[in-house]
Amino acid sequence: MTVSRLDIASVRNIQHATLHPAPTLNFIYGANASGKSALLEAIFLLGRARSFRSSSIKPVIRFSHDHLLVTGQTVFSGGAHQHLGVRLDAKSCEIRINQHTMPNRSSLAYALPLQLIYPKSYELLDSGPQERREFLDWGVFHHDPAFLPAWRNYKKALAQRNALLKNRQPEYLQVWNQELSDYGTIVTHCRRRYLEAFIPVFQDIAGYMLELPAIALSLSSGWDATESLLQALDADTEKDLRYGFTQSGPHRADLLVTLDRLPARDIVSRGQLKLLVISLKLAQVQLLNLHEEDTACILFDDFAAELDMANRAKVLRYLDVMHSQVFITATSPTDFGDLSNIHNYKMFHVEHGHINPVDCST
Ligand SMILES: Nc1ncnc2c1ncn2[C@@H]1O[C@H](COP(=O)(O)OP(=O)(O)OP(=O)(O)O)[C@@H](O)[C@H]1O
Repeated sequence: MTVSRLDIASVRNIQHATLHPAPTLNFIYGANASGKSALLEAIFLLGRARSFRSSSIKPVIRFSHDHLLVTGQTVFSGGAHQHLGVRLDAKSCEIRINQHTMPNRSSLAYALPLQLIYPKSYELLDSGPQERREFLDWGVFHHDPAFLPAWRNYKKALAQRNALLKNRQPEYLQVWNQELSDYGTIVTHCRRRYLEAFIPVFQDIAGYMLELPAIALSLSSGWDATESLLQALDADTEKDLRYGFTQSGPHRADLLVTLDRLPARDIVSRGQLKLLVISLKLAQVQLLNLHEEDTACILFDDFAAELDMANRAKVLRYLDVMHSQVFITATSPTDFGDLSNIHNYKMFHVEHGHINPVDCST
């Protein structure tokens, strides 16, 4: 899946822009505050109908405008086209795929899978388990159609059980324990199956990116794995009533990243940590490439930050052979390094919210 045309209106400092990106690498450069991240944000809006920088949409809409609009055409590997559109204002969100209004964001996420790598991504291993669960679940969502309905039902059941715990109504807990256990077990199976497929792909990329002994990945399921989820929920009843929320289950799961049985974050350097996160993110896209005809589009913001030239070249070589569409930003074209061996790329210059193609033929 590649974006062949993009129309942006009123996203941050981009008033209007039309882009015809390359199906391969797209290099975007411009001074600080020129609008490079705003461009990636617009593409992200087209695939998720939300921003990756602001939790509310208001700051994303151009000052003194009341809505933003991003539309685009994507092309499947077989040549078929798809039209996507997202219109957002402070109160509403309208999503259209091929002229049909869609009721939820997940249809958009399937229509345009996006993998985002930006400065905050490098906090993946330092931050709490929620970020790692979200990382893992992005892959599970695209890998296994059983995941999303089970996860939605699980979260509904969890909200019901937590409400009972808060209201101290233990007599109804049993029903919700069963629901949680049924859906939670499916969610965990999906995650485990995904991780099994993911690990060899990740090892391959990490072996290329990092000069480190093998990095191990494992899933901590979110409850004592020696018992079933139902047993854990039953056993936790008293504790859960005391705290007023459910303490065991896949909503507490974590992806463990270890090196020689120690948390990788305690061992690796900043640069290695960055390459490790990049390897995890690219492995998800690579796995999608292996199983789906149409792959994800990669948004890579602030490419040069904290990576030396040799590592940038290494990452770029990998991106070049991935057969994915990539949008990659930096403040200067020289930050991308030597592009003489990279073919069929496009370059864009961003200045005060204006996006102009750069002729790289000479
Ligand atoms: N709602 C808005 N309306 C208009 N302009 C905005 C709005 N929100 C942010 N801006 C401005 O848009 C500009 C683009 O910011 P953006 O973060 O995209 O820049 P950037 O090129 O990625 O910069 P950097 O290299 O510093 O990360 C900034 O000048 C910012 O102040």
